[in-house]
Amino acid sequence: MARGRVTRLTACDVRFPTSLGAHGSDAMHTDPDYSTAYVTLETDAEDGLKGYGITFTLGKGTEVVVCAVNALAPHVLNKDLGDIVGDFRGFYRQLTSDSQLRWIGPEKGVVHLATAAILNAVWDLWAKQEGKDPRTLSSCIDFRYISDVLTEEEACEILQKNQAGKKEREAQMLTQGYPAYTTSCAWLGYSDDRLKQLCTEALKGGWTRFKVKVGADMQDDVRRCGLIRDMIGPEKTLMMDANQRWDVPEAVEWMARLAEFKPLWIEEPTSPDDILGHAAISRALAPLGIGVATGEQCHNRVIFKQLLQARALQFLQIDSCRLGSVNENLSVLLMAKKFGIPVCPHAGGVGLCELVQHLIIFDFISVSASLENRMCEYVDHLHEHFKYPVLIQKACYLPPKDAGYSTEMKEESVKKYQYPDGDVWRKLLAAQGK
Ligand SMILES: C[C@H](O)[C@@H](O)CC(=O)C(=O)O
Ligand SMILES: [Mg+2]
Repeated sequence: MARGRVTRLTACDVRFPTSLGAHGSDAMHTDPDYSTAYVTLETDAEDGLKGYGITFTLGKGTEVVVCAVNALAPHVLNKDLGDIVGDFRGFYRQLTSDSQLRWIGPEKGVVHLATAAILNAVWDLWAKQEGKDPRTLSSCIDFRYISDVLTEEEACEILQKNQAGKKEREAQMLTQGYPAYTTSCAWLGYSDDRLKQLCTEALKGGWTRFKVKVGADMQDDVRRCGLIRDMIGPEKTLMMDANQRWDVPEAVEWMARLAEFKPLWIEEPTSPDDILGHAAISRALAPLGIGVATGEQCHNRVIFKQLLQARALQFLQIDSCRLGSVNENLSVLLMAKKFGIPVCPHAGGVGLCELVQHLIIFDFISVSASLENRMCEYVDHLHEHFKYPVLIQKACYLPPKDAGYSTEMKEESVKKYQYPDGDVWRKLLAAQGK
């Protein structure tokens, strides 16, 4: 039984100055400061448990998301956790249907990132209190707008069917972990020397799958992709990420030129909203053996539904903080299963690896039951700020063993990196004369 009435919600603006080292840089986000709107939920349950929720943002955007979290807070405050999760679908709908806030969404942008932060905290708290079965899980999904491709009965059927073999898959995860790829070697702002050094270290560490940022300058891309392909050899897997830089024809031409480096996929080749554009790029690149991957900027389950219907992607990238938490991610995992498309989550940023590992390991155990063409992104930044950081072994995620959603940050990190009053920012802002 979920227990306690939510008595307090706090939202902190926590930013890490990653732009100083060009970490996280790509063709569109040249100076990202990895940041989070960090939500804490407290209850009167007197069990010492709190719920922690994050959503991933960049720098200045964080203050806007924190503001949206505070605007949504009245929907959570003074509610019993039991009532929230007892009708989680209803609660999800209430949160996403606030009749004044909905106008600045609906179910997308800042207001949806804020929804994710709050719901991630609810899931963290609930997960610390009790386990879940297939019926409970499907009752958390809002099927509105997707029932034409996935009904509640079908969702339950998929989950029920995969009860068989679940124990073996759990054991497999515990011993081998979930396969990962690294993006940490080849951010766009890194020099060639840095790229080489990081790539050498990653190869030594057993990494076999690499992602490189592309899209700003063709000659640079040819040089950097050649460099990385030479270093990793012909057998290892290479992915490319353009972060929405191109128009549709430009994406096709650019990738035709980079095809010699044998990328498995091109990620976000164009606007994340252009479903038919993605479909056209998919068709054009199929003969070159290059798939299209997207999802880290997909607003919601509706966009994923249409990407799947239009056969616009070959690799689907859920994001634990852009969609409406576990509730909406579950619906996308189940739709992907129905369409036979592998899910390879987005997991850069702050804490995305910590959260999404739960979703993708769950996907293997209970939804897809397959590792074919599947892997989860890993970036080697900022894990030290989490109380339960991810564990990587031989380029695989080992399943988290602590109860909850691995969302809790270390108190001292939140204090130090809180914007603008944390020590780190006070010093940085003073040095910039602000
Ligand atoms: C701005 C972020 O670092 C972005 O480049 C991350 C991304 O696209 C990825 O990890 O994939
Ligand atoms: Mg990306």
